[in-house]
Amino acid sequence: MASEQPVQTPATGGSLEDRITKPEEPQPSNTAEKDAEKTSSQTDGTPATLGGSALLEPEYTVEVKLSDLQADPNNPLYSAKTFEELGLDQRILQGLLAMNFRKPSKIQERALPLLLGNPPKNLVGQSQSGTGKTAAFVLNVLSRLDLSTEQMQKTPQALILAPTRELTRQIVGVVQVMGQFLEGLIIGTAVRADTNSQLPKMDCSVVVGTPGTVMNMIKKRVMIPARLRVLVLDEADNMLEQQGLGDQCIRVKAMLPKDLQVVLFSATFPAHVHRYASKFAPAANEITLQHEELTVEGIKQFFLDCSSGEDKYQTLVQLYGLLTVGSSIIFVNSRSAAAEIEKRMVAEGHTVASLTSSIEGSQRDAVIDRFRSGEAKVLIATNVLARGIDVSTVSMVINYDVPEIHDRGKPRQADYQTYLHRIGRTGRFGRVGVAITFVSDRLEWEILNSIQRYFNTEIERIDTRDWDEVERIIKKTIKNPRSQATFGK
Ligand SMILES: Nc1ncnc2c1ncn2[C@@H]1O[C@H](COP(=O)(O)OP(=O)(O)OP(=O)(O)O)[C@@H](O)[C@H]1O
Repeated sequence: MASEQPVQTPATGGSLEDRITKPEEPQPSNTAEKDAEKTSSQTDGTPATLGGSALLEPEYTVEVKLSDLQADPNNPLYSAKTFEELGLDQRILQGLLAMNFRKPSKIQERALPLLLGNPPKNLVGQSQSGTGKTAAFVLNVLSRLDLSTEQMQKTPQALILAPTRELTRQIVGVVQVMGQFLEGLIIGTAVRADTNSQLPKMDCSVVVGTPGTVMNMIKKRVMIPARLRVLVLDEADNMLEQQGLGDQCIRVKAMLPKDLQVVLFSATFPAHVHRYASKFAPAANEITLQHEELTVEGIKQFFLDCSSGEDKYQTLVQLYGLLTVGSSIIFVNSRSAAAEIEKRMVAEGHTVASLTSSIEGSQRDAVIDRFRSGEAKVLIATNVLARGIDVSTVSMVINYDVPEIHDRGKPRQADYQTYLHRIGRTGRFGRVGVAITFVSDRLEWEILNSIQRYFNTEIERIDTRDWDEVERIIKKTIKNPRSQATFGK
C-alpha cells in the first residue's frame, strides 16, 4: 500500500522538484484570441497543452450543434447570458476564450452570480454530469484571489477538495488553463506520495487535493490555512457521505478559518446527504434538481442479458471492436474483477488498461494519462473513476457489474448515485454516448429496474442474438459526436 505521505505533484507529470504548478507566462490578449480562432475544438478536463485529449471535432459541429443546445431553455447547457455579463475579470475571460468556452451553461449562469456576491455566501450546487460544474467553482476561486504581492501569491487562499487523485489532477489542469493569464497564480497539488518523501510546503495561492493529504499537510504545518477564503468540495455528496472521507472533510474544515465561503458541488445529493450538506455549508444558497431530472439524454442507456459471469466476459470480448470506436470505460465492482478481466483480455491479444486503487499513485497517473491521450482506448476501472473524470472522447461506458451498495449483512441494493456518475463519463457537454449494463441474473435485473424507476429513465434491452443489429444500434448512436438531444425530462 502507498504510504500516507502527502506530496504536491505536478499536474502535468513534470519533475518531482517541480511540484508547484505555475501557469505559463501570461500572453497578450490578442494572442489568446488568435489561439481561440485557430482551435476549432474545446478542451476537456486536461487540455492538450497538458497532455490531454483535445477534441478533434470539426468547427461546424462544435459551433452549430453546441449553439443549438445552448439556445434551448430546456437544456442544462442553456444560458441567456454571456460570460462577460457575469462580471468576470478580463484576464479570466481571456482564459475562457483560450479554452474556447463561448457561453456559460445553466449551472454556470445561475451559480456564478450567487458565488461572486459580497459578502460571500455558501452554495450547494447541483447539475447533471458533464454540464460544467468545475468551471463554475474554479471561476469563483480565481475571482477571489489576491495576487497583488509575492507573499499573497504564496499564501493559500482557496482550497478545493476532491475524492480521488485523478480528479484532483484534472481540476489542477482546469485551474491552470483558466487562470493562465493571472500573473502570480501558483497552484499546489496535494495528493498522496508513493514513497516516504518529505512533505513539500504549500507556498501557493490555490491548493487542490484529497482530504487525507490536506489534513496531514495542515497538521504538519506545511500548509498554513489561516488566509483561506474559499473551500470547495467537488463530488460533495460522496465526500461527505463516504466513511473515512467524510470524517477527513470535517476535520479539515475544523482547522480552517470560520468565515470561509463553503461551496459544495455534485450531480447527486441524496436526501440524507443533503441534510448533512446544509450543516456543512450553513445558510447556503441552493441550486438543486429532482432525481428524475438528472439523466442526460445524450447518453443512450442499454442493458444486455448475459447468462452467467463467463457469458459477461464473452460478451465484453465480442464488444471489443465497438469499444475502440472512441474510448471506453468498463466499470467493475472490485479490484480483483478488474485485474482478472485485464489479465484475460491481454492474454487474448486485446489492448486494455486498468485503473484501481490497488496500484501506486504514479502508476495510476501514467494509466490515466495514457487514457486521456488516446494511447489506451479501453480502460477497466472500479468506482475510483466513476466520478468527475472528464475525457471527452469517451463514447461508451460499460457497467460490467451493476453498481451496488455493499452493506455487510444487508440485502444487495442499487447504488443509484454511482450508476449516474458512471454513465456520466460519456455524453459530456452536449456530446452523445452509449452506456450498457450487463445483467446476469434476476436480482441484477431487479436492481437495474429500480435504477430505471428512480431516475424515471429508459434503459433499453439489446438483443444479443443478432450481433450485427447490436453493432448497428451502437454505431448509430455514437456516430455523431453531438446530438440535438435535450436533457432531463
Ligand atoms: N461554458 C462552456 N462551454 C464549453 N464547454 C464547457 C463549458 N463549461 C464546461 N465545458 C466543458 O464541459 C466538460 C464537462 O465539464 P465538467 O467536467 O466541469 O462537468 P461536471 O458538471 O463537473 O461533470 P461531473 O458531474 O461528471 O463532474 C468539460 O470538458 C469542460 O471543459
